[in-house]
This record gives sequence, structure tokens and C-alpha cells, in this order.
Amino acid sequence: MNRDNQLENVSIYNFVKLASYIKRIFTILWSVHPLQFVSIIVLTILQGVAPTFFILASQFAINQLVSSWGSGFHIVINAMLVLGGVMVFNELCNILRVYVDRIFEVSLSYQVDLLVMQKASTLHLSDFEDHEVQDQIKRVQNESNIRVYQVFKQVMTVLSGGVTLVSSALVLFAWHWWAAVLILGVPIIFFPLLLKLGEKEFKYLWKRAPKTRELWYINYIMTRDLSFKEVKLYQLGPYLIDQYQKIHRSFIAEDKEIALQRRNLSFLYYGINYTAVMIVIHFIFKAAYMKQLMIGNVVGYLQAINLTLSTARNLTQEVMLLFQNNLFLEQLFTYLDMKVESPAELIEGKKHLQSPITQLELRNLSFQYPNTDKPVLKGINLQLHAGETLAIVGPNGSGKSTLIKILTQMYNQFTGEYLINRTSIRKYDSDEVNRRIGGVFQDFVQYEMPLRHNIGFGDVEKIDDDLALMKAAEKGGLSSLVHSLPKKLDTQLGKLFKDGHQLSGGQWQRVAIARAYLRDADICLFDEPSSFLDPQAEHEVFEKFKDLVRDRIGIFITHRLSSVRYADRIIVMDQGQIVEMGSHDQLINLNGLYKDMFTKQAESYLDAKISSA
Ligand SMILES: Nc1ncnc2c1ncn2[C@@H]1O[C@H](COP(=O)(O)OP(=O)(O)OP(=O)(O)O)[C@@H](O)[C@H]1O
Repeated sequence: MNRDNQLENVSIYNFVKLASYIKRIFTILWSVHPLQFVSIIVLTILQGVAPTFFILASQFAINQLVSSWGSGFHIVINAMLVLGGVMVFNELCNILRVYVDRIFEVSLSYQVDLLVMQKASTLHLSDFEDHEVQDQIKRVQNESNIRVYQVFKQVMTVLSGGVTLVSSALVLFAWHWWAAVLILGVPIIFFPLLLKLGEKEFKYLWKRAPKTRELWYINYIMTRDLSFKEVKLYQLGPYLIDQYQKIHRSFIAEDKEIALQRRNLSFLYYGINYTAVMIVIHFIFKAAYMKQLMIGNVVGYLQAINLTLSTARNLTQEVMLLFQNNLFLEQLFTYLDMKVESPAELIEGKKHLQSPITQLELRNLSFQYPNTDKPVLKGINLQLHAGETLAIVGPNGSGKSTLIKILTQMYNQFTGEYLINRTSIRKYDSDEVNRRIGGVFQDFVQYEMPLRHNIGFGDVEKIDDDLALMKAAEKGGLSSLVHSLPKKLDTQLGKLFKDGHQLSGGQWQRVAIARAYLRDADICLFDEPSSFLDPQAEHEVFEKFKDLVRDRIGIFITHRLSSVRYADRIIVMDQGQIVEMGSHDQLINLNGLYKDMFTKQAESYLDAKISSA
């Protein structure tokens, strides 16, 4: 559903949904801290009733004080004790509540983050590449821990406010029922109107979200080191700031409209409310004047009126915010409940991969990305055996990386067959197969973590095995770099964290290659492993690659046709198909696409050499 349709259907005041979400939050808390959970509910109720206790205690104390005139001061002592007791009780509740609150804030944020990450780990690449899922993940990620805790706090505030409101109204009710009705009636009547205005405000904010994201993005590119160089070089600063201001200005009219409506509604609400209050106060004073009310009761009723008014005002605000958060909770729980198409649904049975992968075959394999209308791979047939190295070449967009994604099971909605050791891959446990595959993706990750982790993620079981890590580093051509680093394997890489050591693009790529080498994989897949490397480093990497895959299956994609000499076989892809296959010499003799590409690269290289001579 797109955002605008969603907006049409958004009613932030959906009680049933809100109740079910609150129940889920409570269930999370109950499962983690049952004792604290019960105590926070009890403390919240006590806190709610405490202000009314205080009113009753001060009413009692003042009346005792008045009666003590002429009867002795000892009468007042009792009253003071009661008043002091209530104050201490109130403070105790406060201190305990803050303590339990803190525990909940930390543990609720942690639990929600955990759920979001656990869910993310079950998603497929196709989910991640779906922009709606991406949007959803981003929104949930940005706010999950804050909002869920906010909701919890709001529920508690509403609970304690509700108790305060009822108990303070009861004080008035005990005097005259109509006084309580008058004082409570106005907020109750205005409540839906205030909520309606809140909904309007919220819908403006919701509609604004894409523009707000643009604002964020402009801010982001102007303040990030990665984009800073271009912003400076092309002098984009003034233009981007102007765009930022334009977007901001468009919000002002809406903000003014809401502010005006809020002002008018407030005039009406407080006008009627204070008229009702003055009527009640008039009757209180009149009763006191006629000596029908003790002075303590007068003070008590005035306090009760004040408490009722302020609590009603706060409650309206809190309930509004609570309902606004409803939509966020909907996003969070929709994300957590999102049905992930499990590979298990495509798996015909779980077979254990007993022996190493020695044979890989694709039979008439075709594939189309979800939500697209054209196949990207068409009728791919390929057979590879251990000890063989394959190079995949072809123009941009011909499907090379997609083929790697299929081989690594990032997508499994293909037609045709993908066989491992002559058995359909769908018959195996996909994790078991992936454990036997290692590789470097085109967009490999630069983990802002120590070098140990950057290499160790190739096989986390070896993360503390310095010998294995150093061996992988050596194969990736990193030995001298590791020795030059201040803390060797434990040197922090990147620049996000303290003492981070930034590497060059080529060095990062070697780290990714070392990571792949750490895994004792049967299939080694490299998607453009040399894009950042200088010619000497490229030569070293390929020599080592050749050595590594001597008795395994090695596949690499390359645009530098000079590197295909490291492969036993080359496939040429064009528009999702294998259009040529063979050795370098065979392909040159074919006089087709490969020869064309090779000649162009060789010519441009020669041209460059001649012109520099
Ligand atoms: N996630 C995706 N969703 C939809 N289409 C995609 C996706 N990824 C790639 N494509 C499309 O699939 C086609 C093949 O892309 P692929 O990345 O496999 O090409 P490639 O041969 O690796 O290109 P390059 O040499 O530029 O890396 C392209 O037309 C591309 O637009």
C-alpha cells in the first residue's frame, strides 16, 4: 500500500489496535521483568492517588488547626503527622517509580532492538531490495526503541492521570455531585475536538515525511565527509541551502493553520471551562460564608478543582500522543509480523550435504527480480567441477552479478535447476550449502571494527585463531600491512570509532579477500575482486586465487580482460544469456562479443601507451 492510501485509511484513534499493541509491549516486559512490571503498575496507581491523599490530608490538617484554636496544639501534631506521612509516601513512590522506570527504559529498548535485528536476519535480499520494506525498516530502526518506551510511559501516565482525575473528582463528588460533573464535563465534551485537531496535525506531519526525509538528506550530504569533497568542488553549498529553505517555507503555512485552530479551540475550551469552575467556586465560597463548610474543606475543594483541571489537560495531551504513536506501533508490529518467504517453502526436503561440493550445475536457469517484468537471466546452462576456474565477463547490466546472487542463494525464485553434487540445491539446508561458499561481493563491506573481525567474519569460529587469521591475511596480500598497524590484528579500522585506522580502497578490498580466504570454502566467488587494486596487487591476488582454488570451484567476474588468463574457462554474458563460452583462444577465434571487447580494451591500452611514449 502506498503512503497516501495508507494516510487515507489512517485513523490514529484505533482503540482495538492500540490495545492489542499495548498488550504486546506489556507481554515483552512481563516476560523479561515480571516482578518489576507488577511493581510499576502498583506504583503508578499509588502515584495517581497520592495527590488526592495530599488534598484530603491538608484538608484534615487545616480543619484540625482551626479546631485547635483554644483546644491545645497537640491536636495539630496528629494532622502534621498525617500530612508528613502522605508527603513521604508520595516521594517514596516517586523514587521507586523512577528507579523501575530506568530499568524498563533500558531493557525495553534492548528487547525491541533485538526483535528488529532478529527479524532483519530472517529477511531475504529481495526483501532488502524492496523499497517499501526498506522504508519500513528505516522508520522502525530510527525510532523503535524510543517510541516503544514512550508508549509504555504514556500508558503509565494515562493510568496514573486517570486515577488522579477520578479520585480528585470524588472529593468534589462527596460534597455535591453536580460540582464534579461541572468540573469534569467540559474536558470530557472537548476531548474529542482536541483529539481531532491532534489527528489533523499528525496527518500533516505524516504527509510531510518524504519532504522531511529530503531535508534530512540535504543536511546529510552537506555534513558527511564522503560527499563533502564534491559539495566543495562544485560549490553546491548555496544551492543546497536554498533547497532546504524552500522546503521549510512550504511547511510554515500548514503550521500557521494548525496554530490558529488550536488557539481558537483553546479560547473556547478555557472560556467555558473557567466559567464552570467559577460557578463551582462561587458555591464553595457561599457555603463557607454561610458557615456550612470548614476552611479546610474550602482549601481541599479548591485544590481538587485545580488538580482536576491540570490532570484533564495533561491527560488530553498524553492520550493524543499515545494515539499518534499507535501508527508507529503499527509499523513496528507489521514489520515484526511480516511474512518472510522462507527458503524452506521452496525446499523439497532437508538433505545433509555430506561431502565437499565437487560439482555445480545450472540447467536452463532463468530468473526475474521480484516486482519487475523482464527476466534478467535466461536459460543459463553451466557445469563446473572442483579444480576448475571460471571467469564471467560481459557488458554492464548483462546479469553477471545476478548470477552470483543466484549461486549464493540470495534469490531462490528461479526456474530451471541449480544442482550441487548432482542434487537440486532445494533439497539441501541452505545454510549448510552457504557455509561451503566464500566470496567477495562487488559492494563488499568495510566493517568499522578491528581487523580481527574484518577477516574473522569469514569464519567466526576462527575469530580468535591468530594463526589462521594471519594466514588468510597473507593470502589476501596483507602481511606487511598487518605488521605496520599499531595493534596488528586488533587495530580498529575505519574512522567511525576512536583510534580507527583508515585504509585505502585497495587495502579494504584485500581485507575482504582475506576474509573470503579464511573460510575453507568449496566454491570461491569473486565479483570484480581487483576493481580497486593496482596492477601488481591484482596479479598477486589472482595468483593466490588460482592457488587457493586449485582443488575447488573458483568463479570470478571481471571487466579487466587481462585477468581472464587466470581462468580455465570463460563465459561471456549478454542480456542475461551466456552467448559465448570457452578458453581465451577459442573465444578470440569465435570473432564474437568477446573478441570485440578484448580488442577494444587492448586498443585503448595501446593508445594510452603510444600517447604517453
Ligand atoms: N535488485 C534488483 N532489482 C531489479 N533489477 C535489478 C536488480 N539488480 C539488478 N537488476 C537489473 O538486472 C540487470 C543485470 O544486473 P547485474 O547487476 O546482474 O549486471 P552486471 O552484469 O553485474 O552489471 P555490472 O557489470 O554493471 O556490474 C540490470 O538490468 C539491472 O538493472
